[in-house]
Order: sequence, then structure tokens, then C-alpha cells
Amino acid sequence: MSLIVILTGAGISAESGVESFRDEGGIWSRYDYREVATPEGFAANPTLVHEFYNDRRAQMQTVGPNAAHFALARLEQEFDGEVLTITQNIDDLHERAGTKNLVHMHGELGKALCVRCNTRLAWKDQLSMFDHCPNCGHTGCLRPDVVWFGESPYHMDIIEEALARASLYLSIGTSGNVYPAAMFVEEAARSGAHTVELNLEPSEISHQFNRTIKGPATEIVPRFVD
Ligand SMILES: CC(C)NC(=O)[C@H](Cc1c[nH]c2ccccc12)NC(=O)[C@H](CCCC/N=C(/NCCC(=O)O)S[C@H]1O[C@H](COP(=O)(O)OP(=O)(O)OC[C@H]2O[C@@H](n3cnc4c(N)ncnc43)[C@H](O)[C@@H]2O)[C@@H](O)[C@H]1O)NC(=O)OCc1ccccc1
Repeated sequence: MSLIVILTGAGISAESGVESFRDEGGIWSRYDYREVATPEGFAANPTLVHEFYNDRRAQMQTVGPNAAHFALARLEQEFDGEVLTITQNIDDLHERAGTKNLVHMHGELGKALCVRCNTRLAWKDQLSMFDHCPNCGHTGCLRPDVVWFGESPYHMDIIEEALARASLYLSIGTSGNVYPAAMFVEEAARSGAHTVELNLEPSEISHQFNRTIKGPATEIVPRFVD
């Protein structure tokens, strides 16, 4: 059975007020990703890393899904069971817009992971080295449940299986700088999928798509979906 596979990045949440990484004044222009988004950075300075994610987690309480998130939730409803949304984003705006068949390949801000017993916990507030794991009782063993550079993305089995039977592949609001996500268009094309990029600016991989649509996600995604 054919499948619509959608990949989203920071650009889909930009108009909700969630910063992107590489755009003008983006997150990586203020932080060195080696210090805050690598296991080595966390080992060297866990307090700095907790502060970085605590600020982004706090911001989640102040933003909401936009017209692009809602359009994708409508698309999923319309094509019941034939749509998979893969997001690189760690925010919860897709869920809050109503998308159900969703995988967070780079983790979630709203979860904490115990590095000792591998338990995952819903975590809404500040996280620090002084928190203890309710499962194994150890302290100083909780980290943000996000995938850092050099770590394996989550749900790659579900993702590979979906790309192998994709008939339509949409890439929305991502710059195509980070792997393996930037390779998904090639895999979808190999499965015979029609590939469309929806982005404010051309990305590193625009040339690999059958079609590119330029503009703000809140305008071009509802227009493409409805
Ligand atoms: C920098 C890069 C060169 N490095 C990598 O890719 C590395 C290393 C690597 C692996 N393979 C390679 C091959 C070649 C070279 C390097 C590598 N990859 C890894 O380490 C990955 C893990 C990477 C995950 C890192 N964690 C993130 N995030 C979580 C944390 C956090 O969020 O803090 S990455 C982070 O940046 C990524 C890219 O950001 P974008 O979402 O694209 O945002 P960006 O700001 O860049 O762009 C925004 C775009 O939106 C557009 N836009 C802006 N506003 C709007 C708007 N309003 N409307 C529409 N569009 C808009 C803009 O024009 C722009 O194009 C996202 O994935 C995001 O999650 N792990 C791995 O490969 O493990 C092995 C493996 C592989 C396969 C299978 C098993 C194991």
C-alpha cells in the first residue's frame, strides 16, 4: 500500500516563534553545537546543557501550532492510515495540532532519559543534575531525551520501512544540512516516490526534488494540502 511520507524541520515551527538553527540569529549563531548538542559537551558541562534545554522547554509553554501544523493533521485525517510524519523537531507542536502517526527522530524536549536504567519519563519543567530517576533511584543520571550529534537517530526502522513504500515524499522547513535526514529524499526517490520540497529558501538539497515550492510554511503548506 502506498504511503505519503513527510519530513519536517525547524522551519515549520518558525512562525510559531520557535527558533531555527541556521537562519539569521538562529540557535547555532549563539551556541556552539559541540558544547550543547553532543554527548561530549554534556559530559564536560551538564549544567550548561541543562540550561540550554530548560530554556527551550520553558518556551514550549508560550508557543502553539500554526496553520502548517494543522494542515498536516488534516492531511493525515483525510488519508487515514496512509501518512507518516517524521520530524527532526523536538517541540510538541505536531501533536498539539492533532497529528497522530508521528515519529520524533531526534527526540523530544518533553521527555527525560535515565542514562543508568534507560527509563524515559515525561518531563515538563526544569531538569538538573540534582534530579533523581524514579525508577532506579539514582541522582545525576537524567538527560534531555534528544538525539545529539554523533548519536543514532530514533525510529530508523520505522523510517526506512516507510521510505521504501513512499509514493509521495514532502520535505518541509529543513535546510538539508543534517544526516541521515538529508538522505531521505534520495531513498524515497529510489522507491519511485514523487518528491516535493516546501521551504522558505532553497536548501542544500533542493536539486534532488522533483518540485520545490518556496514561501512561508503557514502559506504554502495549507495551499499544497487543501
Ligand atoms: C552537521 C552535520 C554535517 N552533521 C551530521 O549530519 C551528523 C554527522 C553525520 C552523520 N552522517 C553524516 C554524513 C555526512 C556528514 C555528516 C554526517 N549527524 C549525526 O550526528 C546524526 C544525529 C544528528 C542529530 C542532531 N540533533 C539535532 N537536534 C536535536 C537536538 C536539538 O534540537 O537541540 S539536529 C537539529 O538540526 C537539524 C537541522 O535543522 P533544520 O531543522 O533543517 O533547521 P535549520 O535551521 O538548519 O533550517 C531551517 C530551514 O527552514 C527554512 N525556513 C525558515 N523559516 C521558514 C518558514 N517560515 N517556512 C518555511 N521554511 C522556513 C529555512 O530556509 C531553512 O532551510 C535538525 O535535524 C535539528 O533536529 N547521527 C548519525 O548520523 O548517527 C549515525 C547513524 C546514521 C544512520 C542510522 C543510524 C546511525
